[in-house]
Amino acid sequence: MAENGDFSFAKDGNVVARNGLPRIQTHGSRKTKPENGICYDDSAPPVKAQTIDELHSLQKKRSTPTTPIKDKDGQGGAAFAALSEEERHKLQLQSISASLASLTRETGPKVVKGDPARKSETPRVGAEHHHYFTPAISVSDSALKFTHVLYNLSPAELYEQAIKYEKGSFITSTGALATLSGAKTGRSPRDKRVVKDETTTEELWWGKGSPNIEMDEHTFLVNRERAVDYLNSLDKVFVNDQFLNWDPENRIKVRIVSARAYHSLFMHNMCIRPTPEELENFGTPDFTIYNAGQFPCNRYTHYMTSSTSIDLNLARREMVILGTQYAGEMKKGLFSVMHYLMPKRRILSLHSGCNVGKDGDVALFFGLSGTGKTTLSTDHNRLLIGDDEHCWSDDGVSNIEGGCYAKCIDLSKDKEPDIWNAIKFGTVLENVVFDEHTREVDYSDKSVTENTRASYPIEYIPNAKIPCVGPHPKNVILLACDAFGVLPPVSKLSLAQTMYHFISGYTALVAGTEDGIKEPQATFSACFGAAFIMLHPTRYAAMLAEKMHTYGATGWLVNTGWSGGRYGVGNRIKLGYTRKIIDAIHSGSLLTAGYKKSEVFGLEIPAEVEGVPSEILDPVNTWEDKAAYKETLLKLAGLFKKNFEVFANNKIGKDGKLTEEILAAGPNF
Ligand SMILES: Nc1ncnc2c1ncn2[C@@H]1O[C@H](COP(=O)(O)OP(=O)(O)O)[C@@H](O)[C@H]1O
Ligand SMILES: C=C(OP(=O)(O)O)C(=O)O
Ligand SMILES: [Ca+2]
Ligand SMILES: [Mn+2]
Repeated sequence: MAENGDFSFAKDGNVVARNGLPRIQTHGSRKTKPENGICYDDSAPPVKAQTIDELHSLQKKRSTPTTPIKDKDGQGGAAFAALSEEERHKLQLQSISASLASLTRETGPKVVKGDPARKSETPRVGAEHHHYFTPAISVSDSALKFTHVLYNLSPAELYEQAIKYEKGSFITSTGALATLSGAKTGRSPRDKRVVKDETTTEELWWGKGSPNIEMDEHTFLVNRERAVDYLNSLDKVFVNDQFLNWDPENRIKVRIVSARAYHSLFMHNMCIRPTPEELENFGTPDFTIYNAGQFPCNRYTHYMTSSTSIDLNLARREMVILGTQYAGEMKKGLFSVMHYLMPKRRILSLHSGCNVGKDGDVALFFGLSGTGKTTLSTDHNRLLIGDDEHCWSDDGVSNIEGGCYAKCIDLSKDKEPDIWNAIKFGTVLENVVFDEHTREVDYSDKSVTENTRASYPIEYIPNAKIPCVGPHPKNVILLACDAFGVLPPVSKLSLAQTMYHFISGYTALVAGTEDGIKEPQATFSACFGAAFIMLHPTRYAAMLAEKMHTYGATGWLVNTGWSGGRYGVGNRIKLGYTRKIIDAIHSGSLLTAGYKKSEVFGLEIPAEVEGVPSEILDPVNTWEDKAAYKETLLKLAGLFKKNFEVFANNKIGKDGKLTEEILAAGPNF
């Protein structure tokens, strides 16, 4: 029997496995026998729960009670202070219900706080102690259901929501939340619309070259209704109430209503996070985004040319997103709003990174996407103020955001350690590829897109300057990734040259990265951010010129692109060299270097930069084929000239002299 059976019997009658191990003893044979003969595992004190449900209820404690809002003198400090907690919650829900209100039905939806999956939180009619807001009359089916609001959830809660409900959400080996943004993996500037009304007709930049493609108020409302109805049809929506701009005098309150935990976590990271006290007193937002990105716009709707639409209504202070889930659309949409609101207050909004040295020397890094704003402003030797969006007021600079959004294609720990280390719990990792088992990210993998991104709160960078403000800039660095390989790695600019290059906003990237040599694509984007500016470029340029002049800032042009030939022949300038160049700008040593003027562009090229081989400083030295160099140089100069034609008739600033100087500061050939 022992031959083919699994068990055999030992002499004492206990069953033993075939390998001879004794069966696990369930009666206390070694320890003292309990009197009643019942077995118990007494190695640790017993749990203080009688049932599983009770045990689970012990796991979570209520969040710290909302701070009693009182001034030092015990008086109510803010408008809401006199209200009870109960009343504040009711007002908060009322405000969210108003945000989500249809404009064609009489009332907003019934909103309730909490996850619908947690049954105990679903209010029954007549329930007493739940915080929810019910409109007076139910006139439609949509008014009969509750819209659950997940309000300013924490990153941990958003992780759980994403992983449970959103396909393509995973935790990577370093704790980041990997997500997919769907069909769109970058912005859709051609689908951006701005409501043209009496005011904006006058104020905004329209027509050729402008990013503002018109739509009328009525069409905006059609899309708004579409987004709001979509959001209200869902079981739950995410609402973020946050701030923009670290300058306390010019802070903007924003509300983002979205359908995905990924979007909520992204904005949690990118906007400024309110303290619990600030949230209690949030009140009515200054601007609201309705992100219904999974739902397309209707192409029969007037002005729609695709199923994607990003609609900005400045009068209503609202933005609607349909047909794209790319999260960058929200942050850059709000940036456009700041490009409208801030200049009205004589504050210059800047598409730039910003950091500050130990001596308080601030540098701005302007540049189009992929030219190095995030990489170069994140500098271990300096404090990071921000990587992408700033304001320059009479008081100095302030970051608009509370987080960074780094490109992570080919990210390396050696070259960009601070960004590498910021990719941890709380960070959103968009469209990256990872090992299905170890969850280690392969940053070189472009299978989903080349535009892989990491979004993290700014305090994930160890030397972040918080609050993210600083004094007036000393250096204004214009970054151009020149895939033609003819711009010098660094040149010092006069004020007029700075304005010329600022208005031009040049970069050249390579269109397709696949097979063989492709022609570099020159891009000119006014103010290094034409997709986001709302007023005519010369308005921003005039403000920049005035500020640089007043505070004595120096302009620099830094080529983070090719050297030794164009794309396909030469190579991208080593990041290590660019960092040395930037170091020399910060330290002031480049200001006193010897210079020579380059041909055609008339750029001042330094003879030496510490840590950089001198022969690469003048690109002509690095090209084997000198004729090809000259030809390429002239070609690029021609592109600059042609691009600038549209600006030739615009006066910059009050006196005409600067305009003339700027026109003369372009290439001469
Ligand atoms: N010489 C260089 N200077 C700056 N960035 C470089 C250089 N060489 C390669 N890179 C890479 O180029 C990319 C710059 O992107 P990023 O800093 O995110 O641009 P932006 O913030 O302006 O959109 C990074 O992936 C960086 O590693
Ligand atoms: C988020 C963006 O900014 P940048 O590439 O400049 O970092 C973007 O352009 O979509
Ligand atoms: Ca002030
Ligand atoms: Mn960036």
